Amino acid sequence: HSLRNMDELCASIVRAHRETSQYRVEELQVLRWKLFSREEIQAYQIKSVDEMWQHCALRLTDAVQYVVEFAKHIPGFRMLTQNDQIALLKTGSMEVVLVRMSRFFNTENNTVFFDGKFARADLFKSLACGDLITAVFDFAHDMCALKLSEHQLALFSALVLINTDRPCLEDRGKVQRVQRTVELGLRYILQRDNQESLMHKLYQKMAVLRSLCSLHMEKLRWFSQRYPLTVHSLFPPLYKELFASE
Ligand SMILES: CCS(=O)(=O)c1ccc(CC(=O)Nc2ccc(-c3ccc(CC(C)C)c(C#N)c3)c(C(F)(F)F)c2)cc1
Repeated sequence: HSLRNMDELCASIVRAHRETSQYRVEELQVLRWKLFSREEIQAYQIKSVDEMWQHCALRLTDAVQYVVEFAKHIPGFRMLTQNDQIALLKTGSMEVVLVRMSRFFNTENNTVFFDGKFARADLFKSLACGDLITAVFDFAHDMCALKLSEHQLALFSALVLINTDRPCLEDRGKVQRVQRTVELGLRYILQRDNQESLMHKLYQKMAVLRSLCSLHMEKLRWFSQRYPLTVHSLFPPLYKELFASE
């Protein structure tokens, strides 16, 4: 890969990241202190388990749709087989949502952007998934501590998505070539920023993401056993397609 190609690759992934982010960081900077009132928090907390799950599934699906668009703009992603594209999105889209979510985390009051304002973890009490929410908030907090630039975050998001150790890939070789290119792009950006030491930290974050997403799937299996009709008839089709069908 000549340097020029590297620049072009990174530029196209950063552009894709920018164009498929529902909110830009600067937009949310002004919202940082827009917190839910006590009454609004109580309104969430008195929701039933299935109501709150349905609400969050809708919010997550909105965010996932932007990640699907992002994936389509990653050079090489569209050359993969349809099934491989779906397989990567099934496991990677939630991970990229959580990476992006970390940009909208306020470490001063431990709040994350949700439903238009910034929410603390206790807002999600009625989900009965305290351990998952705590893990999501801890992840967002730890990602903030890395202070990634938007460029670094864009390349990291692409690498999270193009991940060959996903099960049941048809053409692993092809996915490996795309993954290696994206990995070179991330290393190139980190070298340019003189922050190569971030690479191993980002690999550690990928391991945390994987455990977070398997916890999400485990909770979803528990929930869909208890509320099969809610999942079947009230959850967004994309959420079911990506997270509920084995
Ligand atoms: C990704 C595109 S973007 O423009 O960067 C963007 C676009 C929109 C947003 C706002 C946003 O949707 N935040 C939000 C959504 C859902 C959830 C959430 C809710 C519940 C659960 C538990 C599970 C049982 C369903 C999980 C999990 N796992 C995640 C959260 C937060 F994690 F905080 F709880 C925040 C943020 C960035």
